[in-house]
Amino acid sequence: MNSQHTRPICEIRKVWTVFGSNVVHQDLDLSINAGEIISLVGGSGSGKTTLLRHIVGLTRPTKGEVLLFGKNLHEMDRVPQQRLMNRLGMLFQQGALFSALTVFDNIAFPLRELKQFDEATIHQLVLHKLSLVEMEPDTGSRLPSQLSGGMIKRVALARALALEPELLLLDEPTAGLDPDRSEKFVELIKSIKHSLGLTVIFVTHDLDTLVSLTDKVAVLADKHIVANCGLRELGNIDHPFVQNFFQGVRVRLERT
Ligand SMILES: Nc1ncnc2c1ncn2[C@@H]1O[C@H](COP(=O)(O)OP(=O)(O)OP(=O)(O)O)[C@@H](O)[C@H]1O
Repeated sequence: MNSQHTRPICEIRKVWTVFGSNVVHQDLDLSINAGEIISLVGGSGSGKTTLLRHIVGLTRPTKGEVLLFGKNLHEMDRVPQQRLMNRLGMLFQQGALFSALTVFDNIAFPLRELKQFDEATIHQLVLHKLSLVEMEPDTGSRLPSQLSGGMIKRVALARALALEPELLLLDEPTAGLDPDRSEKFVELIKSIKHSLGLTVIFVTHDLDTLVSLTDKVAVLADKHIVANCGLRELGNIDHPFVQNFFQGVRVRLERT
């Protein structure tokens, strides 16, 4: 096998995150291979969003390394760092669309920031991303306030995919959606993941989303990763949070 395929796309090594007296991550290690779809779970306040923010370069850990595509994101000059970050897409909780910009301009935003494409090309790329998330081209002229919760998620996903990332990070992708919309959004993520061959890391509290989307689960508890394995293997991990969590997972696995 080609060594590029076996190399982790993201490696977190001995990471500490400390806010004042609050130690959130302590000696945390996590490795994610290309092509995986992995969910990050843990109790409220255990540091999941903070870890995603380290991975996308928004914040820097107090100590330790975050390697993306084999490179230390936090020890690079701004230009190569930005180039590396362009290989990631992030879907934030609530979508985080720019409220004053239309759907079209929201999706075009990262493309325009690159300053590599003319407007005609940007137009084509935005329409392509809209179709990828199964939205009509005329939705492009709407403002975020004119969209339903499910549509906001789709537009935010289209924007996260604008630069054709290799790694997609999703923070609570189905939060705020009713079960029907949530299921449809999960199906959309799955089909995009398969058609684009992405690696996906997502945070969710929703066990239905987790069981439906994931290959692997990484459990954050006691300030570090206590399990990183397939869903069914969670049952073998002797940790109270994992055992408790696995009860909910097992019920859903039995239904599938
Ligand atoms: N910028 C910050 N300054 C100080 N403390 C912070 C900051 N960001 C996060 N924290 C703290 O870090 C801890 C982890 O927060 P984080 O949002 O990463 O948890 P989480 O696992 O995503 O939680 P939830 O599941 O409730 O969204 C919390 O105690 C939070 O208060």
